Amino acid sequence: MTLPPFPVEDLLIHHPPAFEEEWRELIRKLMFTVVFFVLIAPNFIKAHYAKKTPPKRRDESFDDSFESLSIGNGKVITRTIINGKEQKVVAKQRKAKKNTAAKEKDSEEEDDKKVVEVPGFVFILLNIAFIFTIVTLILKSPNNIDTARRVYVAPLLRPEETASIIQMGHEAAARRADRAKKELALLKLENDDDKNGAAIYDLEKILEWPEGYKKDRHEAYPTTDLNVVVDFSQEDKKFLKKILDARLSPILERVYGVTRDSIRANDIFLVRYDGKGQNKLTVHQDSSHISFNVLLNDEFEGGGTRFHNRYDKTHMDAKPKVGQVLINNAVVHHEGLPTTKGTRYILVGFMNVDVKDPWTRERSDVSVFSTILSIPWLCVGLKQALMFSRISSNRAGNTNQVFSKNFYVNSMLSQSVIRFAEIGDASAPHGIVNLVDEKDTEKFLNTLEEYHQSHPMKGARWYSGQGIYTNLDGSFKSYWKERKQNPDKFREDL
Ligand SMILES: O=C(O)CCC(=O)C(=O)O
Ligand SMILES: [Fe+2]
Repeated sequence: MTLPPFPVEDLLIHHPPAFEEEWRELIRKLMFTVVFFVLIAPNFIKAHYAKKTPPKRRDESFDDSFESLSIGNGKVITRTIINGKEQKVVAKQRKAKKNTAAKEKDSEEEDDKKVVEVPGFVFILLNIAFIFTIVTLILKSPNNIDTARRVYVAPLLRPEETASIIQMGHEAAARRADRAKKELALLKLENDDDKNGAAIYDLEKILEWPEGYKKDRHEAYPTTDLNVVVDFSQEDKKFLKKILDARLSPILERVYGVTRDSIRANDIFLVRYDGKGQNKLTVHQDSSHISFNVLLNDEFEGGGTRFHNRYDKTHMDAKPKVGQVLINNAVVHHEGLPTTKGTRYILVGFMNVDVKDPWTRERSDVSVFSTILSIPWLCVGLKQALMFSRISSNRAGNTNQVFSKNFYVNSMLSQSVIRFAEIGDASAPHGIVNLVDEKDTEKFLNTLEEYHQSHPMKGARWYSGQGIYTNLDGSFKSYWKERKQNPDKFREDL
């Protein structure tokens, strides 16, 4: 895998690992570990025990022995005792000599074999040490240390851009409210509550304060929000995409060591917290690999994002400046702290790293260390497997069954998700890391933009991959009816 150059490396005050070199180093260490534990250590142990074990004394009464007696005419009579029974063989002298030599050799080799007696527990310990070393090397690799539990802070938007995005949200909410009012009026005219009751309930929900915003997305942890793909205008999405391509793609590449063409947003949404409405989000982890969260304004009190460690129960709060983005591995437990006064706006994105492109099914260049050997991403994979397992269990006879309906398989998967998350929390240092000095914000953004203009590159998939589940074979299923109703909204080429 080759990552493109990061044009603002010299503006970083914290340098994430140089992944390609780190991975080569890790492969070298893993190879040395295998050679050491499979070839070197067992031979040392044998040599050690060979010295310690005294040569075995032969049992005189029940042992194989032989003696030769020359009887002239170039012939020899050989008397052999095998397990106490005497056998006599008459043979030509030369042959007999050969027989004698061969038997002496056999008997020496047998002695050698018998001499090295290594107690069984030594090899058990060796195997445990082998597995422990491999696991420790992987756990302490950059994907499980630097990128797993750290929250990175970087500049992303200029103040006027943050204000524009809030305005785009207001306009999108007003469009939704208008539509909802019209549809509601038509449904009410029909005067058929049995048929239209559910639809009327949904439309009235849209018209509740704050008007036009969604209040019931993200089932378990609903936020008051708008989805960029379906609710923003194509023009606004074009504006946003340019920023994300030029600025966020390279930051994500640099921090997570994955190329931008493997990154796919499965949701990008504008969230609002109001002192007198939905003002917080309780502790959760996101359903993706990587999350970003940009603060769009500061006319509020309270707020901020709290990140938790499940293992030692500590936490830390991120209070970014307007326009700064927080990026973190989605598996880190976090919450939106209560906004006590005013309105707090943030733009949030959930992103996946696809090992296979869901459309072409081609393998992306993602290193195995950033996928199954990275605990946070392994957790996401296990969660996905669990979800498939449950989907399969729900629909009897489902031909797409990926995992088992079996209760034990489901329990094992859900336990693994929890335990791996705890191992991740226990093994990696947590922290909030500022990537760029505030005074260099303009320079950082300008340089990224200039580089993007002079080296145009396809960005990540910001819109086309939203609202889908990828299957283990790389194919995908959609879970948003909007995808089918408005395929145009999911286009990347705006
Ligand atoms: O309010 C915040 O800063 C957290 C938002 C969040 O975690 C989410 O929307 O998933
Ligand atoms: Fe979240």
